[in-house]
Amino acid sequence: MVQSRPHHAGHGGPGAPAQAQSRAAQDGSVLQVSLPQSPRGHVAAGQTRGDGDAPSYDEEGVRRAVRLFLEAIGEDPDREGLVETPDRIARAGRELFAGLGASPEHVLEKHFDVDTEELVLVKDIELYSVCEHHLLPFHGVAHVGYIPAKDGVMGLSKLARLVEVYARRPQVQERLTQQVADALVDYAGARGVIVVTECEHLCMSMRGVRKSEARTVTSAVRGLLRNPATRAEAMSLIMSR
Ligand SMILES: Nc1nc2c(ncn2[C@@H]2O[C@H](COP(=O)(O)OP(=O)(O)OP(=O)(O)O)[C@@H](O)[C@H]2O)c(=O)[nH]1
Ligand SMILES: [Zn+2]
Repeated sequence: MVQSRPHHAGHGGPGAPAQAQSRAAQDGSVLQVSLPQSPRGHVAAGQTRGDGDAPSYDEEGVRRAVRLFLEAIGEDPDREGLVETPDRIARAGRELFAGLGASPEHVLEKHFDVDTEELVLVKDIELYSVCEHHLLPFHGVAHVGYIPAKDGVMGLSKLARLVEVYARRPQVQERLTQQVADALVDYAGARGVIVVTECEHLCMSMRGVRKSEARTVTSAVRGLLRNPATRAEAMSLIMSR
């Protein structure tokens, strides 16, 4: 049976409907493992969110800014190849930053009536984001595991959609990882969460220090997954290929 979940934490109200487009969770692999029974755990979120309360996207403002930018780098924004570029970037930006107007609460509100205390892990969720320092892409994968709330499990695609909500905005990788973990606790009542992201940052490869092989790994662990044995088991599943 499909149900709508009452909100577990009220960060920022219901927010706007999710606009972020996402790949389905079938992009990743799904694993289930047995875990030791342990008392219900909850770790409060420490992150700011502001989900769903972003100002509306100003396409005309982006167009004007891109034109100015092109002029500032010494280009002619009216030459044939560039004349449509401000408009293209304005349209692309709506997609790339759709997470600013999306609500994680909305993504996670539906659940299925299955009582399980086992880890559900979706691996290798493709991830594209933009670093807030240089507005250059960083990309890689997210592995998202959680121990469901007593009132049910989520559709697997919702884990990938949740990653999209937080990836499609100016970000730092650490915050992205933490926000996904916190949302699963706050809005889905997950009893435990582990999120690991592995990304390459183009600001480190195509400019600056120019290290194209460097990959950054960040993790966030909440609730029952903080138990060392459980965490180690989840990590070994995440790292296994
Ligand atoms: N912690 C963290 N740092 C990031 C992320 N994305 C980019 N950065 C870093 O942000 C830092 C910004 O450093 P600054 O010294 O302010 O800027 P910069 O002079 O352009 O730095 P360089 O990249 O070293 O040339 C750089 O070290 C980037 O590698 C991220 O997701 N997390
Ligand atoms: Zn950067």
